[in-house]
Amino acid sequence: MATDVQQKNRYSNADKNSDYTIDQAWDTYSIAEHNRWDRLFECQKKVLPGRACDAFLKAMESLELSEQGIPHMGKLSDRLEKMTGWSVVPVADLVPDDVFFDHLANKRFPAGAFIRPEKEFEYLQEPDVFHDVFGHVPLLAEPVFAEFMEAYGKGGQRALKLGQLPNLARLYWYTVEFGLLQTDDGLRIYGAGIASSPNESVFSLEDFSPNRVMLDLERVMRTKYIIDDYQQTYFVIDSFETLLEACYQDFGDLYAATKSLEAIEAHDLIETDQVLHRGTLNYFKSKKDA
Ligand SMILES: C[C@H](O)[C@H](O)C1=Nc2c(nc(N)[nH]c2=O)NC1
Ligand SMILES: [Fe+3]
Repeated sequence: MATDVQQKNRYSNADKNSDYTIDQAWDTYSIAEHNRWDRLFECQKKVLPGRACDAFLKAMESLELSEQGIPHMGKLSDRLEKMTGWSVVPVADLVPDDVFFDHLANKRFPAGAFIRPEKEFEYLQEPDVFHDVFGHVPLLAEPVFAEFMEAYGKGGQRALKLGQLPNLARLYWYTVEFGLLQTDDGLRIYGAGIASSPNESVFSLEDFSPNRVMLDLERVMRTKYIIDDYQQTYFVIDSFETLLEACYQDFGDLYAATKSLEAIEAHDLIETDQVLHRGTLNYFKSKKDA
């Protein structure tokens, strides 16, 4: 997910194609960079069983993400294309919104080629190869979710024309990045921002601080979000089908409705919420007082 803080990385000066894609130059990754991927992967391999949704865990295997070192995006795309027709294209860093939506609308996921520096092992703000490939790619192997991402890309292009990007960015944030799924065995993670973060994988499901609320499109499009810490509210869907169906309605009325209504604070609950867990917000209060 884009934030305006963009540190330079070793790909930042790479030759860019008109669609901002670059050569991943896979053979230029150092042992240290591959080793950093492996340690991040080991962390998530321990924390995600019983926490990530089945589709995510299944795709980690079928996409052979467990192989040693940073994946070669070309070889990974060969496997993914056979499943849902999607591919993973290397980019140096954040791409402009219109470019991002165009890639998604054409079933290409732009993935940052750089891996986070050691000092940001636990947490970094902009999307690196671990966040983008480990966090986002598995669910692109799930046909319904993959169709949703394509629809989101097309919806994004329309939203840009209508000047409604903030609303759609909120939908992306609270689903693709920080979404939870309700299953018969309880809540499970599908958001890439959570699935690629060892600590938020636990916090999002087990901490008493955050709210957990059933997703409502209009409500989410009015809700502000936190970019530099854990989420204060997590939105829950009951199936990827629900998410996809929701996106096949005309967003025009939604945009009109949200335009006249004030934004909702990230930690607030509203009377129409279907609340699964009313958060204590203690984590955030403690941060504020700190
Ligand atoms: C548009 C979308 O909501 C968001 O602003 C963007 N995300 C990304 C982006 N670029 C990259 N590489 N990765 C993202 O996640 N550009 C824009
Ligand atoms: Fe992301």
